Amino acid sequence: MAPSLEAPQNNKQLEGGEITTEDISARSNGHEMNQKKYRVTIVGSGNWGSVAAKLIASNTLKLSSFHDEVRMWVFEETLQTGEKLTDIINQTNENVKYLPGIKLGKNVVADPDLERAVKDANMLVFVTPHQFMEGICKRLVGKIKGDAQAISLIKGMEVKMEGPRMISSLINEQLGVNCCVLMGANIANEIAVEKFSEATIGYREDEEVAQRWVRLFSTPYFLVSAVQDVEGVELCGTLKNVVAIAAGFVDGLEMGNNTKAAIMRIGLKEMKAFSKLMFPSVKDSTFFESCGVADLITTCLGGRNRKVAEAFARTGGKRSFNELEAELLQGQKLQGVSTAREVYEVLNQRGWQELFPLFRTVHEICIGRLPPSAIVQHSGSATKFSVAGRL
Ligand SMILES: NC(=O)c1ccc[n+]([C@@H]2O[C@H](COP(=O)([O-])OP(=O)(O)OC[C@H]3O[C@@H](n4cnc5c(N)ncnc54)[C@H](O)[C@@H]3O)[C@@H](O)[C@H]2O)c1
Ligand SMILES: O=P(O)(O)OC[C@H](O)CO
Repeated sequence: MAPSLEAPQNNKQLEGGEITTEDISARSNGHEMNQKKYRVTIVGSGNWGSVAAKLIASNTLKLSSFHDEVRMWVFEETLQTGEKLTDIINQTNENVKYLPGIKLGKNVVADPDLERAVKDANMLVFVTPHQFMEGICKRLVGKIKGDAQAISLIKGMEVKMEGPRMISSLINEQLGVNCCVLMGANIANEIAVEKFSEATIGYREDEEVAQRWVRLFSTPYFLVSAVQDVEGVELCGTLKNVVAIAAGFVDGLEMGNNTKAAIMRIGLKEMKAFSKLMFPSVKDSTFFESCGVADLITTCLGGRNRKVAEAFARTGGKRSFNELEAELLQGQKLQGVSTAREVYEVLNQRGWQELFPLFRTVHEICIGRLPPSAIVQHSGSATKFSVAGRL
């Protein structure tokens, strides 16, 4: 049973320099203590989910419009010691499996019961590997509060016969909640030790809600800005994982920095072209935010997708991604291989195969149809014919 945290006497600051409409109305009515307070639940507790918990928990303690307690749903696991992961997190304040050595904040409460974890929350943060979200949403239908707002930190999409659907749309359509996204150059382990980075929130219409999310996540070492382009931000975060796989192949083949830079450039062009074909409303400027070029760079230099793809290329494709993922990531999950397959399905469905040689080739290498070296031969046609560049 997950413990419950009583909020201590509230002497938190009203939100300092960034006064919200909610604060102004509370102050002018002379009852600051009666302003609406938001309750946050994080759905997910992997590497990034745990860092998100740390960021948020440090802010809910400080900001008057949030309850102190941050509930974190944990996909329950039994550790090698025989103990439950949830119990250990609550005893030690540390996610010993996915973020060892980092204190999350005493106001983080791990909860293995999904329905109980979300039932009182009006700010829901979704941060699981994307392949689990359909099942999670099914379990949550009718279980969340009517006034809930959501944000997705999940880099991925799903593809069905009817076509592709972004994870924020899945959440929005299945649960009937407005869903923003947060993406950026955010390797979780670096943010966990408070190294400076930036992130981008994408929102649809309600800027006030977006600014509430900005306040919930921002710290002096984690600078967050908001742009009105949900699809652009989410597609940047999603598609960069495919380019990261390509960058890993280049590293595994020891092709050097120029080749890797070329792959990143071609990848960025395909990301932009694909995003705009899917959603013509996507803004060019989004690709210059943290979620765009910055995330592409960090993921191609230091991400998990790159790391496992490098190992795959070094074995000449003889060991599977599943095997390498299990060996190298200890329970953490890759998004790039499944996203490459999902993008490939979209290319097939829409007849776009010729337009995206890099995306297409990444998938064909992942499934063993082509050798890792094909990444340069095939993606090179993007330079030769400048296909994605014409879009
Ligand atoms: N780790 C990063 O640096 C980072 C940074 C930015 C964004 N992201 C994105 O955040 C999302 C979550 O990644 P992460 O790094 O927090 O997770 P992770 O890869 O570290 O961990 C995997 C998680 O999946 C859970 N899980 C395993 N089986 C499950 C099941 N059947 N149902 C539900 N959950 C299950 C595990 O308990 C664990 O919490 C991904 O979309 C990822 O791309 C990750
Ligand atoms: O480790 P990766 O490859 O999943 O990338 C992590 C983050 O998405 C980088 O922003």
